[in-house]
Amino acid sequence: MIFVDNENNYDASVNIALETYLVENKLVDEPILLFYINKPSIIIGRNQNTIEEVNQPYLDEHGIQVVRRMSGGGAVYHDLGNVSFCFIKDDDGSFRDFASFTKPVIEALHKLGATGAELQGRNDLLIDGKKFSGNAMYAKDGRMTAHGTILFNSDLEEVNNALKSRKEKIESKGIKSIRSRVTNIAPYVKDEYKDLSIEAFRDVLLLEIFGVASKEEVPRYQLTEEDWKKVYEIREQRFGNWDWNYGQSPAFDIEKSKKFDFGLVDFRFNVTNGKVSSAKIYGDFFGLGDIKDVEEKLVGVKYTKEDFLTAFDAIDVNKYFGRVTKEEIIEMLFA
Ligand SMILES: Nc1ncnc2c1ncn2[C@@H]1O[C@H](COP(=O)(O)OC(=O)CCCC[C@@H]2CCSS2)[C@@H](O)[C@H]1O
Repeated sequence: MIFVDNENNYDASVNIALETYLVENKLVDEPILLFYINKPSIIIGRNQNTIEEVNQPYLDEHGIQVVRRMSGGGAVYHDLGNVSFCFIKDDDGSFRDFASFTKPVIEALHKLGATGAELQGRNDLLIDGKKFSGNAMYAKDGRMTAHGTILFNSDLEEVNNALKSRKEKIESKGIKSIRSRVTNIAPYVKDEYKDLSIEAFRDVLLLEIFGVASKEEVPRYQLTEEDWKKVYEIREQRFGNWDWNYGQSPAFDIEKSKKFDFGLVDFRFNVTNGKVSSAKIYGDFFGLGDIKDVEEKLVGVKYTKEDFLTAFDAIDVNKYFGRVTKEEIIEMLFA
């Protein structure tokens, strides 16, 4: 494994652009470990409808930025008390479960004294029954990133202030969101680590994961000026862009949504002369494929159970929706 230093960038759109650049360009043969710490921001899931997830007036008032990431799953809050880790590597199929990639992080946290830290639920790391880390994955063209957050000493009030509350969501949509109880990990680590700055905590994690005693011993790839130029291009085109982060939410004729154990799935269709003229799929489910492929495949399909069954036969449901099945999708659309 090799470490890539993000050189003290605290802007979420830069950091997510850097992560994406490292996924899309294989700079080194070994797996990469990247950390980042972001100024107050909401990092929204790849397929989520931003306006339904965030408390926009609050974000405006407090200068909290929204950045849409490449991976599926739900919306999380980042601030200078939260550190994110990313394992970026070739996607050989072996690393696609939450248990494999969170293991080194859990082991490191155990060594630091947070012995109760464990993987639970679909993608959460919990301690004392409370969530301190959310995890997700993204794969494209044989490369992948498996990443997660760690709430070290974040302002937990802000998590609820910045994200739309469950109550609001139920009122507006009849959908339950996963609003887990969250905690910081700082109170659980040994005394010597409790009051570390977030950067020092990140460095301790780095040493633990690499199993070395000093930062100098950590093998690293130094980003070049050319690399950074490309990172800023990606940021310009995608992650610093309103269209990407919020996108349009046009009116749809039909909306069908359901909350499964493995996430919310929300279909929107425009239907013209009985056929789907446009489709949009939102949600916080975990699939590794680009949901756009599915949206495109549904255009032109007659809005009937039979025709949808046929259309879905040609779709690798697991690739796009994770553990939600074809039968469950047809059931929610046509029950
Ligand atoms: N920073 C942070 N860490 C852990 N849990 C959080 C955080 N912010 C919010 N939450 C809680 O998780 C749920 C959403 O859980 P849910 O399971 O829906 O989504 C996730 O966990 C996604 C994790 C994405 C990780 C990426 C890694 C690098 S960039 S972001 C939210 O409603 C809060 O209750």
